[in-house]
Amino acid sequence: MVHSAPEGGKMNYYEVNFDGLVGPTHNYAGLSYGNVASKANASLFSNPKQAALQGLEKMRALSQLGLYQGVFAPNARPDIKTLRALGFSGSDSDVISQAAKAEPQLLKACYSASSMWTANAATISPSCDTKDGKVHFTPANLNNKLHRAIEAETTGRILQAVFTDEEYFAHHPSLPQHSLFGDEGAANHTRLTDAYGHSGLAIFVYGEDIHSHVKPQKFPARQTLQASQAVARGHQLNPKQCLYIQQNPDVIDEGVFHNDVIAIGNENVFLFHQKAFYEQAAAVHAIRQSYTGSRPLHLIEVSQADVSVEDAVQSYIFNSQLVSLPGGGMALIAPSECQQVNSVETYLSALKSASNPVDDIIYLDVKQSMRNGGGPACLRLRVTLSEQELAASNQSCILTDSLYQELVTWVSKYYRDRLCEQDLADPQLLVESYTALDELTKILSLGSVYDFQRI
Ligand SMILES: N=C(N)NCCC[C@H](NC(=O)CCC(=O)O)C(=O)O
Repeated sequence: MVHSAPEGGKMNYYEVNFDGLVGPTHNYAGLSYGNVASKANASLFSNPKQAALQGLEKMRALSQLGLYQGVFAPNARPDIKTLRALGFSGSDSDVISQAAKAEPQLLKACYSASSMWTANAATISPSCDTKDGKVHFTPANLNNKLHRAIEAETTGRILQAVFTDEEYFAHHPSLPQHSLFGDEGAANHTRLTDAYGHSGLAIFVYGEDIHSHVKPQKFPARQTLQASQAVARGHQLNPKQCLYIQQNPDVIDEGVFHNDVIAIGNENVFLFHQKAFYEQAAAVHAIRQSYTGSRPLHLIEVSQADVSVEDAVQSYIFNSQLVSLPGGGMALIAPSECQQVNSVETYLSALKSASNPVDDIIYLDVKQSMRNGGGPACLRLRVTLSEQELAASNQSCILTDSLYQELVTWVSKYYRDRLCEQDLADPQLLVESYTALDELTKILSLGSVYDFQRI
């Protein structure tokens, strides 16, 4: 895999995408009210093996573009600790069978592989934006959904096992588990900047300000202004370089449950839908005013006439990854569903030929994840790192050809190719999952990050 050589003497910065490895219990459980794909596909059989291989293929594709690619371990499921906290007892197998009979909904929540969507794992601020010059991490509390709120603790431990060096990395606890501080992490955070290593404008998009009446009527707003402000404070960001923008509550009601379903930014490019924000003209004006980079800012607004919100939600066009290529220019890594929605395909080919930094559109198949409402951008956590910070990170989590091969072999050995709700009652699934994950922590040199390894 080719990576660009550092330029003479200058410290290089990279955006490293840490993709969530899909866990062995990936299934469709209809757990996310407000996420239309999750509800629509609740009764489907899943294929965990295919899901994990699709994810690995995506990681390999990005690595082959010359980008640094990280691998982020999943949470361990089923979450026996939570089931025990909810009163189920006895052996692990007893806990599973009691929960399957009495509270199948809770069992499903504790079996979800939702930690794969690492855009929701944490908010990250690069060292060039923070007062103490360290990279700051706050795991998201994911307070709005039970199956996701139980991710925060283990995710925090994995972050600490990947970014261990205290000289470079500052880890915060997740925000208090209360709806006032509903935090969904990087999915609602965009950084606009001249170049990765320059300080940037941190745009925090929130669904709801707890003190305002402007809110969606049907579906929940998962990110609050109060949470975004708390994260920005903790990360020691310069208040002048933070912008808080409210998501349009009407589009949340159309299934846009995170900002990354309606907008995407990278360096000096921001691509967003005409209906993305509340009082959009003022929001766009504020972005333009607050951007301090010297390279021109490309604000690309996609009109409702070109791509309707409905088509955007169906295709997940805005859940593409926009990446800067080592040789210059940018590529949009789009889900292959975009090729099936006419308006979107037409728009993307026009975007590619128009005068802007987006030179290429690359379509990838992540269908197993898409059926639960997770596109390419949901599957990755962006971490901007200097060369030194990258060297100080856990190298076993950076994708190489041999790590890719090792993980494909590992998935092929342990993963099932079919799962449905009834299978969750099978105690053998727990054994398979924990055995696989125990081995994974060795492959990725993570130590004992899982509860089942710590008792
Ligand atoms: N847009 C971003 N960044 N992330 C997508 C997250 C999808 C996830 N789906 C789920 O959790 C569905 C699980 C289920 O129903 O089985 C969610 O709604 O939180």
